[in-house]
Amino acid sequence: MQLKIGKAQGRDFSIDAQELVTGRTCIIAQSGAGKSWSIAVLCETMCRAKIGFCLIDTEGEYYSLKEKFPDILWIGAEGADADVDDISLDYDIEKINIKQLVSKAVSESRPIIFDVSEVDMVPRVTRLAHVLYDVASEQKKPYLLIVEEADKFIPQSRDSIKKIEEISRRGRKRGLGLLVATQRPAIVTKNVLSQCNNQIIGKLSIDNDLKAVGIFFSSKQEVEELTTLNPGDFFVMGSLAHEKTKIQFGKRQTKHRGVTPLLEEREIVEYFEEEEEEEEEDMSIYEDAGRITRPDKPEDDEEDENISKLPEILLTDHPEEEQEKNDFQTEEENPKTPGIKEEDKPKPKPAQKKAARKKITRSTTKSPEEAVINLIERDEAFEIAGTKLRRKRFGFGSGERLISGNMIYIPLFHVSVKYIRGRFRKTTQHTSFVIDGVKGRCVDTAGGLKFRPCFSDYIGLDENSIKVLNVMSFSGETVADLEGMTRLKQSPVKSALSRLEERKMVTISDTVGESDEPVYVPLITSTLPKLGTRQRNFDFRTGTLNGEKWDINIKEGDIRTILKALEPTSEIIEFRLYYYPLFEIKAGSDLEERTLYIDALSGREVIINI
Ligand SMILES: Nc1ncnc2c1ncn2[C@@H]1O[C@H](COP(=O)(O)OP(=O)(O)OP(=O)(O)O)[C@@H](O)[C@H]1O
Repeated sequence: MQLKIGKAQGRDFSIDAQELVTGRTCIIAQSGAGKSWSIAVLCETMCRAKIGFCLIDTEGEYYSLKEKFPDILWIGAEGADADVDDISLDYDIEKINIKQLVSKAVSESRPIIFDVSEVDMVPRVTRLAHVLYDVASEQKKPYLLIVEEADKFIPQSRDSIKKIEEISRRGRKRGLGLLVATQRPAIVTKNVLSQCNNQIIGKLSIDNDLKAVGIFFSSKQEVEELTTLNPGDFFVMGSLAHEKTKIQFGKRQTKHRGVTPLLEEREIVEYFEEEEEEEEEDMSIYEDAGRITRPDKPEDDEEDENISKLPEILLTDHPEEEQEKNDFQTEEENPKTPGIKEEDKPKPKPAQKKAARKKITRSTTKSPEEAVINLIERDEAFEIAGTKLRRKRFGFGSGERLISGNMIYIPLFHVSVKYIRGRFRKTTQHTSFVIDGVKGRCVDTAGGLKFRPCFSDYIGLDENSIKVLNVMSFSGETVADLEGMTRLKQSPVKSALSRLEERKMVTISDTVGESDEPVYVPLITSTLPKLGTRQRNFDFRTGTLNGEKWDINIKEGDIRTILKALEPTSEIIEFRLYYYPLFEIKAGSDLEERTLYIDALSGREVIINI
């Protein structure tokens, strides 16, 4: 029997029903890539073909299948259906005789939705796996166990439900097939993944996950293609199809409950006056304009090795290797500026650094706050950190080992701004960007957090001081130069300079002319970016923060003042706080201790300098 599940190159695409129901299949794709949708399509197709299955529903999102297929038995905790119209729970998970029910369902090929979204999942699923295995051994009828979010139940690093592993090895002979779905193949036990002779693989981006599915592809190029897939696009491989095929899963017959809540629609450009057009540059807020030319830290694109034993990682001495950047180290962000010798360049005074250090505090949250949900688990972060240490990139002596690893959240603000642009034809433009709430640096969230100085040096200054500081260069300017550059009058320039001098942000480096006009140079390294039109979305899945976090030092008013100095018409229309998870991994030897930060979504190392 063939089951039609979607389209490949415009044509209907079907898979082998026998292989799906009694074989071992994995569905792998990152969040939002269409796993739940695809599983629902498979379930709808099986319902139509009267094939029995039991779906472990961790999010309470599959009950809608009952809209069209009332035969399905929905088992869950009472209350799980509180906000569901027309569809009601069939059995209370706390009260059922699971053996009896499963036995009946298998014998009648009736589908079950085993909704564990409201209960302690692992014990329930362990019991279910035992019961299913026993029933299958007795009845030997084709029946499929579907495990959503398999990393919760059969993780690589912690205790995996052994019965599910057994089903993957010995279920087929009993007619009991297994379909496991995960967004994190790197952390699902290889005991099961290696048993999957069928694979349905969609979009992936995390390096470790791409590596984990590499075994199913014949070239690196094919694996790379996974990063470009759209939601609903999957490669179907193994015995399900004649050959590896890229497909788009078909439409659902029932409502999809796993939809992402959508942002409100916003108008992006409104035209004010239809007059002469002005040439506009599309400079992004991320494109630094002047003084600073610091390149991004190169990404660590070396291959990660697999390390199974942690944290016992010992290093040898490598004193010649680069020492890790110290926290609060601002000099190293200082680029080599053309036209000024390194030794002539004024250095920030230690007092400045001390002041900054005092501000950085952390606390443990008490009230519910919005936090991005981590994709990397602690053990995996340890593994990544261990690999880095083993490569001796941070070597500072033998006997170094991983000491601790905890999740810590960094506050990030998603800032949306509107402003008016154009001298003749005025248009309202929008731009949005992400800054960190500790120092006010611009943050790039794609593929692991990266920070740029951006607003950080300008926080807490008044508008005129910001204007003056922003136009200054290391070759130095007189008051008259600054008047011209900022279009401010002499007295506001002078008072701005004296405030900046007080804060040790500018200094006099020389004098010129007969009247010994002072020449001012900045003591900070970065200039502000230009306002652009690029919009940075912040579309991560969020939940409630629960753990340690850095305290917020940045206020909306600080950013508003800077934006006004950059562009007087600018207006902040959103200033939304999110907490972003990192793993703080401490490593050390008897002599020294150091901290590595691992992005809890991408698994990349983050140079945070807080
Ligand atoms: N085959 C498809 N056809 C049309 N839209 C799709 C398809 N697959 C996915 N989508 C769209 O992508 C969205 C995300 O899909 P889905 O909820 O299945 O992702 P997911 O991988 O299960 O994510 P998560 O792991 O976060 O639950 C859906 O709400 C739907 O809008």
